[in-house]
Amino acid sequence: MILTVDVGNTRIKAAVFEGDTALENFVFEKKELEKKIEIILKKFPDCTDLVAASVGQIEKEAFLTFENVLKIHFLTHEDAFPFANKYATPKTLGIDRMVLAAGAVLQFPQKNRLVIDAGTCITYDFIDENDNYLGGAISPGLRLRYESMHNFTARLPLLTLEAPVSYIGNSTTQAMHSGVVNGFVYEIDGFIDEYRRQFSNFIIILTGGDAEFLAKRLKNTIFANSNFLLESLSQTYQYKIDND
Ligand SMILES: Nc1ncnc2c1ncn2[C@@H]1O[C@H](COP(=O)(O)OP(=O)(O)O)[C@@H](O)[C@H]1O
Ligand SMILES: CC(C)(COP(=O)(O)O)[C@@H](O)C(=O)NCCC(=O)O
Ligand SMILES: [K+]
Repeated sequence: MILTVDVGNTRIKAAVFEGDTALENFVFEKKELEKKIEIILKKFPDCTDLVAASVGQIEKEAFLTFENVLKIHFLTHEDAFPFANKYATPKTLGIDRMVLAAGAVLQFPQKNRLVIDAGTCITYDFIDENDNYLGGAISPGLRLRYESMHNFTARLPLLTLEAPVSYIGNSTTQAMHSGVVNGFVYEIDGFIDEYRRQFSNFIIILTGGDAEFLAKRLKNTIFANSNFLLESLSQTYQYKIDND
């Protein structure tokens, strides 16, 4: 049994895996890390390994208190990944994006793949059928759009996500919901259309905290898999063990 931990910029997601099956999922804040892991391990005492990837402000040291009960693996760029990294700055590529790309390659062999992770930021990652990681895009996520409009203006309120009533927002709040949500949806559909012009065939994986909200609003039909990063962590770890 392995415990996978994904430290994002907004929150931490974790899951216990038995083979390929996620037995239970957990979501918590950075400050709760130690306490939550203790609770998870009490509930799943058969966990033997912990595999973590972090793009947030949590480093390997945070997990070392559990070293005497679990084998800890904190993924880094030095690990084995099942693709050729063609990013011009491979060392600055987010470890979460590397794990997503690894999961896409391992779950969908010999296909062009586009991974869209709608988290704090939206990340787009393209891995071609020859397993070359080509790159993609980074843009502000849904909540970040609401927060940055509030933080960088004098008059815009801080709103929480709401589906807009119409494209033509008839009030400040409706205009903001229209701008954030419709802008978000148009951006993603626009990126997908652009990739289609370049690659006739590819599969799309949509994940992240806003994936489900998004999936039903896109012109392109895509199924959301909110668990894709955690699944990919488990598979990347297995790949590392097999290739060590
Ligand atoms: N309880 C929640 N707390 C924070 N964000 C949430 C919550 N539920 C849904 N979200 C949405 O999830 C997005 C963050 O996604 P997530 O995948 O958790 O980010 P990250 O992996 O970067 O930490 C935000 O844009 C927000 O709209
Ligand atoms: C782009 C990100 C901030 C996304 O983080 P997230 O939204 O998953 O919290 C993260 O992948 C990151 O810090 N990347 C480093 C830059 C890069 O990937 O090129
Ligand atoms: K992301």
